[in-house]
Amino acid sequence: MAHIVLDQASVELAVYNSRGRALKSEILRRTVGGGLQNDRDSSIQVVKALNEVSFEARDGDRIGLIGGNGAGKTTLLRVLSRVYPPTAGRATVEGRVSSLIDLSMGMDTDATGYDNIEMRGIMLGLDRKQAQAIIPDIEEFSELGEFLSLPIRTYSSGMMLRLAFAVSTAVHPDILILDEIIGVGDAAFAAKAEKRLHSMIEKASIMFLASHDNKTIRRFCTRTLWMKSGRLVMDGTPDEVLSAYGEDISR
Ligand SMILES: Nc1ncnc2c1ncn2[C@@H]1O[C@H](COP(=O)(O)OP(=O)(O)OP(=O)(O)O)[C@@H](O)[C@H]1O
Repeated sequence: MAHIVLDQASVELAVYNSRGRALKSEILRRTVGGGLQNDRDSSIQVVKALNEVSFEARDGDRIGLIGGNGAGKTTLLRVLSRVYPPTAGRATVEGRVSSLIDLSMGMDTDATGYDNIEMRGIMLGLDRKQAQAIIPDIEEFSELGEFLSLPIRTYSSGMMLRLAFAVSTAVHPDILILDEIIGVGDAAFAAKAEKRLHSMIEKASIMFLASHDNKTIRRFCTRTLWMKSGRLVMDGTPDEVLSAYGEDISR
């Protein structure tokens, strides 16, 4: 049903034009986790946010991603979400992907809540009819009532998040991509959101979850990948990988 193969996949991201910026360049070199390097003509500074990463994921895999700030976790999730194509190597992602990393991506602030449900639904891989069919579920879950008929620029940030979360979780994917398990909205809504997320995790064939919290990784994952400076340094069970990572950061 779902299958992922990364073969020596790399992603290089341009940071800025570096000519005459020696101090900034040195500061960046020291602070970014990804390997910072110059391209061939030395005019553009690039970060190798992902560096020759290879692995395979199959049905049933619940994969945790760990690593320090700037290690490449979000970049890897964006490759799996088909937001970034690899700049070298290959990434094959088979199955419908739903990513909760860029929740409001593709939403138009001048359009109404209803129009945004349809647009975002289509972005998540539905056709127009299927996108319209998820509306009753979103009306009920988001509790936004009459606001759904108004442009979303009139929403508070909490209301916006409710809508974005409701739409992104209305479609059951084969591959589910998460960056931390975040609380959404006030306490009552957060409890409802957590329940909906857990059911989504159970139903997905493959799940990826980037987290800095060991407890979360142990609770939801059966396998863990440790990223460092854009490279995959270890792939194993949560216990063995978290223990090696713990030793590495305490050194
Ligand atoms: N849009 C971008 N443009 C340029 N460089 C970027 C961009 N996004 C990320 N990077 C760089 O790529 C590297 C990997 O970043 P990434 O966000 O994937 O790390 P991360 O492991 O998710 O970190 P964190 O735990 O802090 O979220 C970093 O060096 C970062 O500075």
